[in-house]
Order: sequence, then C-alpha cells, then structure tokens
Amino acid sequence: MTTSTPAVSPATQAYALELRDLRKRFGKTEIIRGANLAVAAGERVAIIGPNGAGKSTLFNLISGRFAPTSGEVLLHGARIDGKKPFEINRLGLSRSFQITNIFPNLSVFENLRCGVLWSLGYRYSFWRLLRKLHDANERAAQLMEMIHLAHKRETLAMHLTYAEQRALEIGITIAGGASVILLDEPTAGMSHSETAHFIELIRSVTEGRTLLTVEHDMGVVFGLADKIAVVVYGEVIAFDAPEKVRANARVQEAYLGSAVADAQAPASVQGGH
Ligand SMILES: Nc1ncnc2c1ncn2[C@@H]1O[C@H](COP(=O)(O)OP(=O)(O)OP(=O)(O)O)[C@@H](O)[C@H]1O
Repeated sequence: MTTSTPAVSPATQAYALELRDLRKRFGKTEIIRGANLAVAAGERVAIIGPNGAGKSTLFNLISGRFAPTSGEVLLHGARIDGKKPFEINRLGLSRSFQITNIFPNLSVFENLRCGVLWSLGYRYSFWRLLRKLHDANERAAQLMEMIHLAHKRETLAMHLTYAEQRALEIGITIAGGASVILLDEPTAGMSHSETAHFIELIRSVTEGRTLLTVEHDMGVVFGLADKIAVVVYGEVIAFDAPEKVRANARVQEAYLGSAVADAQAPASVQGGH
C-alpha cells in the first residue's frame, strides 16, 4: 500500500496543538470554561464527554469557526485563535465536515483531485495550477490507494456505500497534507464490522500526523486513541492514556462510570497499541 509522507518533522515544536485557558461565551452562558490541553505531535486523541459538555464547541474554536471569548489556541507553537478557518487550514490543520465535503456528482478520483487542488489554493494563479495538475493527479491516485478506493476510481461519490463515502471524506481531509487532523465522529452510522475496518484505515492514513476526534463510541475511543481528553462542563477534567482515564475516579464520578469500565475495543484492534 502507498504510504504518506510523514507530516511531522523532528524539528516540530513540542506540542502540535495547545489550548490555554480557552473560554467561549454564548450570550450570558460560558460554555467553554478555561479549557487546557497540550497534544504532542503524532498523538491520536479522542475527546469524550457527556452531551452538551462542549466538545463540538471546542472543535469549532480550534478550527476557527468560532473565535474564543478569551484564551489561546496554538498550532505548532503559533497562535491561531481568531484566524479564519481557511487560514488555519493553510497552516496545516484540516477538519472533516462529514459528507458535506464530497461532491456527489464527481467520481472518487475527481473528488480527491479537487481536495488536492483546493489545498494548493488561491496562492497559485490558474496557469500555475494547471502546471500543478500533474502533481495533483499523482497525489489523488496515492490518496485513492490509501483509502482503499482505487477500484472505485470512476464511481460517482453518490453511488458509494456510506462507509466508502466516509473514507472518501477522510481522503479529502488529508489531501492537503495537513499535520493536524480533526475528525468529528468518524465512524458514526457504521456497522460493527465497518467500524473495526475503519479504525484501521484512520490509523494508517493518519500515521505520523496528529489526530483529534470527537467520539461517543467507546469501542472507537479505546481502539484508536493514544490519549483521551474528557470534557465536562467546558473543562478538560482529564487527559491521559485510555487505561488511566478508565481508572480515573473523577472521570467515573463526573461522567462515564460503567461506560468506560465496560468499553471494549473492536476485536480487530484490541492490543493494537
Ligand atoms: N452557536 C451557539 N449558540 C449558543 N449556544 C451554543 C452554540 N453552540 C453550542 N451551544 C451550546 O453549547 C453547549 C455545548 O454544546 P456542544 O455542541 O459543544 O456540546 P457537545 O459536547 O458537542 O454535545 P454533544 O455530545 O451532544 O454533541 C450546549 O448547551 C449548546 O446548546
């Protein structure tokens, strides 16, 4: 299988992503209440927490959809809070927006090529973009192998299965070579066997990159994450390896209890890290 170029160089700052006393208020209600997090380059992190804890809001703050009320977001040591989503994307952070990223009337290959070209962006004139087309074709073909959809090269995205569409979405998300990837419930709506297969796919395509997922499925969390960040009432109350989070009394008390204690990684990924 084709592998990606490692997106994290040894010279990379200690933390790929940092949140420092991050706060977000909607009207009178403070939803994110001083969140702190420091994710090392190459770590895979699952953000979990009860409904309404602020997980999606954190993603929106990191990816630039919302500006924080106060506090800092740093990408490889540089402030990105307050920047626009496309600027943050150019700096190397890519977020999947579920299937809305996909053009249903374009083939798998064309979707991936669009993702690559889009990532080259407005920095290039049309003529320079044309010169880049050859590179984009090669990169799109490489991505197609990585997401195991080479055999569906000419299939229109709307004719793919749901799981294949999610794989395509991840291909588009990583098309630009971002070093930090945000995935929102990547396996939502999949069957048990599709989920197990998909966790492996995410692991392989994000190798060498930093991954953050918001996830409810504890099988996915324990199968995929090197570390778990537990968000409760807009704060990160624990950030540790899965087994330590499972044993954390504060986490059990505040949120998970038996949900974590009972969690099993899907059979195919147990013991995989
Ligand atoms: N744009 C907004 N305006 C006002 N309130 C908002 C906005 N976005 C989110 N909220 C509120 O912030 C709180 C946290 O929402 P958020 O979606 O971040 O939680 P979550 O942890 O992702 O929840 P879930 O697991 O249910 O998806 C909720 O009370 C929600 O109503």
